[in-house]
Amino acid sequence: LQTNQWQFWNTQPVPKMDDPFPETSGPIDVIKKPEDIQKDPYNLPAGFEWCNLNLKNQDDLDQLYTLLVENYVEDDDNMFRFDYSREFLRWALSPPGQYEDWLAGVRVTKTKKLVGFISGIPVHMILQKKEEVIKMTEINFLCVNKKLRSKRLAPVLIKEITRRVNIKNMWQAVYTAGVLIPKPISIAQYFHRSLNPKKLIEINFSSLGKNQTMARVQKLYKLPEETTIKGLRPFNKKDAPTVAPMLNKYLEQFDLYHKFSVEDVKHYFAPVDNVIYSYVVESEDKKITDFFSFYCLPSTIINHPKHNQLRAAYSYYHFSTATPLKDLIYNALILAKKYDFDVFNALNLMENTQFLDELLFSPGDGNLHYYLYNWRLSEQFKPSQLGMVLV
Ligand SMILES: CCCCCCCCCCCCCC(=O)CSCCNC(=O)CCNC(=O)[C@H](O)C(C)(C)COP(=O)(O)OP(=O)(O)OC[C@H]1O[C@@H](n2cnc3c(N)ncnc32)[C@H](O)[C@@H]1OP(=O)(O)O
Ligand SMILES: CN(C)Cc1n[nH]c2ccc(-c3ccc(F)cc3OCCn3ccnc3)cc12
Repeated sequence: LQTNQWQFWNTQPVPKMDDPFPETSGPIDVIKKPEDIQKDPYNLPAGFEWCNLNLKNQDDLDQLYTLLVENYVEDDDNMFRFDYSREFLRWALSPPGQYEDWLAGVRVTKTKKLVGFISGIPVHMILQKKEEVIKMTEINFLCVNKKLRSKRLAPVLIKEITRRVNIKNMWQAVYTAGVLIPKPISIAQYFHRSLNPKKLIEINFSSLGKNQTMARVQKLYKLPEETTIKGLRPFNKKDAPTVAPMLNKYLEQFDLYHKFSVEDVKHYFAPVDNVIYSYVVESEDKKITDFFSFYCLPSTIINHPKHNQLRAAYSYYHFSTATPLKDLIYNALILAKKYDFDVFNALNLMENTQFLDELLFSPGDGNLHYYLYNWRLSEQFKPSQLGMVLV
């Protein structure tokens, strides 16, 4: 009997790993009010202090970038580490309705060096096709400097962001992680589509099959120079009032998704070089029929003599009313190659299994677990029931 397992998570309003499913979904914790929540921040070990990051401030942005590029998520073989750019972090962490104390940093009091961080952004969630929208927070970028690991700092960061969210009268959260903790609502798999097979083989991201030559592999993954869909053009903010309702309509088929406001669509999909790429298909009579997007998230290649960065594009949101999804994503691949990406990644959520095989995606070596905080679901979701992509 393991007495010390999940020592922190067993204190939290999340299901135990072997809990049964209830008839109906709902909150786990007793119902509380903002006035019940402690006003002062959780205690940090001596020598550390809390700070709110303001990403409009170049120094704060530089500090967050540096913390993450040196200490954030690595793959299981510690060959790659995410390298979220400064522009990407500003985009991901300043959506409409953002709260300035939801970017919680921990600094060394003496040197002011940022050594810990956790973020929340506001999301309007629809679960299991219910009418009511649940106002939640989406938690991301939890990071502790490598030198300060295993000191139980993560639970303090998690409790503090929980306190700051509760004070805003919000009681649920959505988050994803590569690690398994109590208790996933669904487990998605990630897949990779080679765009630059030569580089992927050189950096040991991929390997040549026994009876495969480099020439053969390059031919297999070759893509046209230009896109193939008539009426395909970049999305722009003027499209937001049309795209928002069409995207929400598409997402209604899933059991977990964020309902996009027009302002959300303007913010999340307005193209930003090396951050977010979004396209619409416009018919002859100027009607938008389809949409797709992908985001740019490079990874540092740890200790490689020749290459130091893997340029990866990640499938984001899409909808299709006239063009088959696989043709939309085929064109996303063409554009990603044109923008010099090395690989195009996708999860097996939404309807993505429709295109993974035909477009030559290969399974990755891990999973992405989806979680809800303080919400017990009546069922386990298959990845195809998930309609939300977290960066
Ligand atoms: C109502 C609003 C609610 C808002 C809050 C909702 C919940 C939000 C939850 C956060 C969602 C984040 C989502 C997100 O950002 C996307 S997942 C990416 C998380 N970040 C990284 O992996 C970066 C590299 N790793 C680190 O920086 C550290 O290893 C971290 C900081 C991860 C843990 O620091 P550490 O020095 O290695 O560990 P201790 O401080 O000694 O703490 C150990 C405890 O932390 C538990 N742990 C480990 N990794 C975790 C993870 N990824 N989620 C949740 N819990 C995690 C672990 O199970 C253990 O608890 P246990 O004893 O019960 O097993
Ligand atoms: C989602 N968001 C919360 C970041 C995040 N956190 N933890 C993760 C674990 C896996 C993936 C992931 C998601 C989709 C995908 F196609 C490949 C992935 O990871 C490859 C392995 N890897 C890790 C670092 N560099 C390469 C993302 C994340």
